[in-house]
Amino acid sequence: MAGLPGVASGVPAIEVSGLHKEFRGLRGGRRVALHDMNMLVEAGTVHGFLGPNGAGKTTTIRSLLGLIRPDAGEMNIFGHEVPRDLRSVIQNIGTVVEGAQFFGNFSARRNLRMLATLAKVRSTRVDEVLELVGLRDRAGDKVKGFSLGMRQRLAIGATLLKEPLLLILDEPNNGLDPAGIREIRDLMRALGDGGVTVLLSSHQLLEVQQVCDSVSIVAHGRHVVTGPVSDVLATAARGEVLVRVDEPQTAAGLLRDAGMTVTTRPDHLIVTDVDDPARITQLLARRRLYVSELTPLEPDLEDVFLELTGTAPGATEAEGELARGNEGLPSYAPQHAPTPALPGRHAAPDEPQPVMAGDVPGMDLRDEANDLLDQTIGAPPPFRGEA
Ligand SMILES: Nc1ncnc2c1ncn2[C@@H]1O[C@H](COP(=O)(O)OP(=O)(O)OP(=O)(O)O)[C@@H](O)[C@H]1O
Repeated sequence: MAGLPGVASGVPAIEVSGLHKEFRGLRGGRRVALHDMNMLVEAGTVHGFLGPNGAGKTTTIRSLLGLIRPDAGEMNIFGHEVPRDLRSVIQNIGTVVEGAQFFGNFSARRNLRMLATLAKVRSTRVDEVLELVGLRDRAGDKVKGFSLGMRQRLAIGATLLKEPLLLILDEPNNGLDPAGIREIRDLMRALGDGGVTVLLSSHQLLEVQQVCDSVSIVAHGRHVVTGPVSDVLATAARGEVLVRVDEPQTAAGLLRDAGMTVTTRPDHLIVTDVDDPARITQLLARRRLYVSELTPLEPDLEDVFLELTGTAPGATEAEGELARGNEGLPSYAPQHAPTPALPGRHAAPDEPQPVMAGDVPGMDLRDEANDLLDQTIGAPPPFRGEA
């Protein structure tokens, strides 16, 4: 937590509680994007933010960064209430906005040097960052010759210049090929190992399983489950064991007689709710049926994701319809006190209010927050052609 005055150790990097956001449709209807969204990201972890399309990931991230104003809920970043205190923490947040652009005819190093100068970052940081994002060997090459993955790493590098404690990435793998995805994955892990907290919004279950320490799964604008990846996986563990044995039909009968649940497959058996797999071998060996394979089946995040998001209650997809309540939530979903209103929203009229661009119809929602973000690093220069 060094570098963030006033933040005690043990303070979560991100806390979101009871976040609610409705968007107004063109015909006056409403679309509920967030319905009682909750999230907890411990400092120093790589946290996956996983959910199907339209689950509310981007809306949550945009709310955290002050880009849109939620209707209700509380958000804290490193213990600072946002958006009210966003200015106090924005220096410590790095985020890659979609389509970060660079001067194509300048080298990676020159692009970063310009940004470092604008942001008053020490110049030696540029080569440190190039090393961090794995571009040291390509530092002198023109950016226009970079692959999408390299550009994405450079964009992340740009945000690392100011040494953020928290990096928020919304689908950083969009449009990348498998090699690019792997590059970003390795970078995320390296940053996490270096103590940076990373919030990684993603559709890619395998990526989250491989990279993240913990995960929040969301669906229909609601939090479904949060925890260390291993714990979340354990929620789906059903003690399944794959058994390969001669005479599978006879073996299945014996195991069923012993009270086990058995599914027969063409060349093996799946035995469910097995506390001790050794019991299977013992039971079968007594009848001279010898097991050639006994493999406990680990659930993967895809199983959990499909199970949890498939059973989560759905908010409306159609404009004009309001989200339903909490009925039917899986029992492991946290129950929360009634959603508090965002502090400041009902304050006296003369009390200073956080300026939210969303307050002004037709105005670019991002003005205020982008100004804040730009102050921290300087806006990236536009991409200047392929001359
Ligand atoms: N500006 C907006 N106006 C109206 N509806 C919106 C707006 N932004 C988001 N929504 C709606 O809110 C819901 C949540 O969208 P959001 O982009 O947060 O989901 P997401 O989880 O990030 O999805 P994806 O993975 O597809 O990006 C969706 O139904 C979306 O259509």
